[in-house]
Amino acid sequence: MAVFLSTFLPDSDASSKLQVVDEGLGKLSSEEESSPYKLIGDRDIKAILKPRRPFSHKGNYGHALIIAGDMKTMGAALLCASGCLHAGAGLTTATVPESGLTALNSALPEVMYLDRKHLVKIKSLKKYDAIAVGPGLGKQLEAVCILEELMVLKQAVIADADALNILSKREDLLFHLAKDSIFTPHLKEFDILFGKHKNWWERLQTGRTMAKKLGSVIVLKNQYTFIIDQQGDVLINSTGNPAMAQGGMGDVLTGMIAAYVAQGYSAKAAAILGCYFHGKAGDELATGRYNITASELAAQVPVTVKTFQDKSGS
Ligand SMILES: NC(=O)C1=CN([C@@H]2O[C@H](COP(=O)(O)OP(=O)(O)OC[C@H]3O[C@@H](n4cnc5c(N)ncnc54)[C@H](O)[C@@H]3O)[C@@H](O)[C@H]2O)[C@@H](O)CC1
Ligand SMILES: Nc1ncnc2c1ncn2[C@@H]1O[C@H](COP(=O)(O)OP(=O)(O)O)[C@@H](O)[C@H]1O
Repeated sequence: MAVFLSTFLPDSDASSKLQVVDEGLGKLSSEEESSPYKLIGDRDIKAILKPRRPFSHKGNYGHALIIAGDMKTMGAALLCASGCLHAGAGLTTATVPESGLTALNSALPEVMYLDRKHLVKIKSLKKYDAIAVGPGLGKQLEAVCILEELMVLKQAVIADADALNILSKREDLLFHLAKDSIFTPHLKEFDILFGKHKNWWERLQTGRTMAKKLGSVIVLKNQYTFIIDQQGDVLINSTGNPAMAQGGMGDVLTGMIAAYVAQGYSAKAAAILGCYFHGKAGDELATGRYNITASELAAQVPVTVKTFQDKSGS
């Protein structure tokens, strides 16, 4: 039986009721009768997920840099770094305000620290395999300067939260970030970035246009998260549940996506794995739980991935 796009939208419109969603990512959108809307299935994840090899070491799983946190939102940086750590990056470095250093070392001793002053030394950033920017970063001058530096770096980034708010006012930066960057807005951030929308159908059409224009991946977060790739295809993630509706959940997702980019996955594959396992960890924890905290979710991720790997034989 055909599944229609309207099933995955919180509001109603005439167009999405007519749009068929393909099950799985198998069909190329160029194929006849294929839909640009595709539902991610377990088989797709199995095909993407790589095993951790015997004799491998931290150097094989990439080094991620997390640029996040401010005086009052250090938690966002910790949650993002925790997501990155738990999704398996070989090394994670966080650049946070100096006042947050003790918190970082106490909460996440595995994570290294980079002084914000070093962010202006572009060469020193080249060694990172993934750079995530934005959670709890604030919108003040320092944060704007950081984004300007990243534009010059010409390395793809994962942009979330305050980075998106800054980019909404700086088209020059938005359109000059490297291709294959990943933008992870929730509904409100999406509308701040790309303009107000009447409904979700319209939002998806804008997302498809912008992802193509930017040559980047847009992760439009909601109960069903839409991963819009560089070709304008919309991949629908169906894991996750309302127990996850708590502050910090998106910060963990950003860190997870950074971990997958660091491990060598493409921007699209990293976004798919991040959203899928983020939601699945939430589903596992929500059995018998009313709500889940973001810290708990991050800690669940290695268990979730291993359980999936064992069950699917991937
Ligand atoms: N422990 C921490 O330090 C935390 C820091 N955070 C950071 O704090 C900064 C600001 O976060 P705020 O929560 O103030 O701002 P947001 O822009 O995330 O949210 C502002 C308001 O927008 C609305 N909204 C958000 N998502 C929505 C959705 N999907 N549908 C409809 N309405 C929605 C809600 O009313 C919300 O209160 C961000 O940089 C964020 O990363 C938050 O992640 C929460 C935890
Ligand atoms: N009802 C829900 N069902 C599934 N996932 C949810 C639900 N509520 C929130 N989430 C997930 O939690 C995350 C929230 O992200 P975001 O709004 O950016 O949070 P924050 O800014 O507080 O970190 C997204 O990945 C979203 O998909």
